Amino acid sequence: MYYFIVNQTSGHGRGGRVWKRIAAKLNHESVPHKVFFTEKPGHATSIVQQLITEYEQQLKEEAKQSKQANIDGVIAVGGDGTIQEVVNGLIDHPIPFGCIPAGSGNDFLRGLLGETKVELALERILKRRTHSRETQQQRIDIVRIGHRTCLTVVGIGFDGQIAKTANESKVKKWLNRVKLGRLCYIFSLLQVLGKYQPVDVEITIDGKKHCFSNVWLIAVANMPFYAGGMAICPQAKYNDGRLDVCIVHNLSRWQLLRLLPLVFSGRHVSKPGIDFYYGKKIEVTSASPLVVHGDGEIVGETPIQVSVQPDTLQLL
Ligand SMILES: Nc1ncnc2c1ncn2[C@@H]1O[C@H](COP(=O)(O)OP(=O)(O)OP(=O)(O)O)[C@@H](O)[C@H]1O
Repeated sequence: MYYFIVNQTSGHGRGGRVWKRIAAKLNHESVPHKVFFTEKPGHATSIVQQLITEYEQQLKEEAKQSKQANIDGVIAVGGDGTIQEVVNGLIDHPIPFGCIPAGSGNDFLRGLLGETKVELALERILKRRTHSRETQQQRIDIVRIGHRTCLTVVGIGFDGQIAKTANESKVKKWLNRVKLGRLCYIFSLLQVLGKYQPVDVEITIDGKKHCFSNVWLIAVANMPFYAGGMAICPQAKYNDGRLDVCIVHNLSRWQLLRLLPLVFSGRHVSKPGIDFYYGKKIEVTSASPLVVHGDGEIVGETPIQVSVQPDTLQLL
């Protein structure tokens, strides 16, 4: 049985429309499935936790009757926020995970498959269904921030503040309604760019301390992309057991603004003011608290510890 967790509000309503296409295909191919629709932030995690509790209960009962209960996979239909919530419910359980892109950014799928087409993602899931368990297994690294799990990029400082400003924006809902949600991020970026004060930061990577002055942002990446296709750490790989760290520092506001478009193609990497490091455990402390986002969702503020947990999430 495949369980689909659908956020109909993701991608400014795209989630609902994508699900209709998926449901038609699943019914056409007689794929056994059940669907749950999220009703509020955090709901996807509790749906998955509930599902697992019931499944474990069922396993105990069916073991007595030597039958077999089965979850063939849990599949998120939504954007990176929904994916993160589903994975947070699944983690530490050996249940395969899949996703269908229906958000506005879809950076997880972009990093995994190099593109974000709904049909391609579904085809991958359905193809794997007909393969043996062994060939189905692809495990990827995840990022841990305390008990929380992220998959793509953890952003600290400037971009954390942009995510916070955008999420709190009063016009966001209205812009979403008229399908101009991305404008909200541009407004937020310009708003934060005008006010943000870079700070001094201490970063400890696998026990080695590095000090930087006038830091705009630190990105800790398991996958290359964030913010809808910005290749902040183009070399990041989800199965190399390490995290890529990009530090942007000692730039004027104007220099930063000129650098931003280059990030989409990863051409920022060789520019002055950009440094890269690699490691398994990254600790960040700063002169004043900095906002931290993971996969675009606010996850806390500095001081913070981010680490990689290799080969953890089993993909469909
Ligand atoms: N029924 C709902 N109503 C409102 N918000 C919801 C609902 N269900 C889930 N959410 C929240 O919607 C938020 C955004 O979802 P998601 O990240 O999947 O879409 P997105 O922001 O459009 O895509 P992306 O992150 O790829 O840009 C998540 O934080 C999630 O908690």
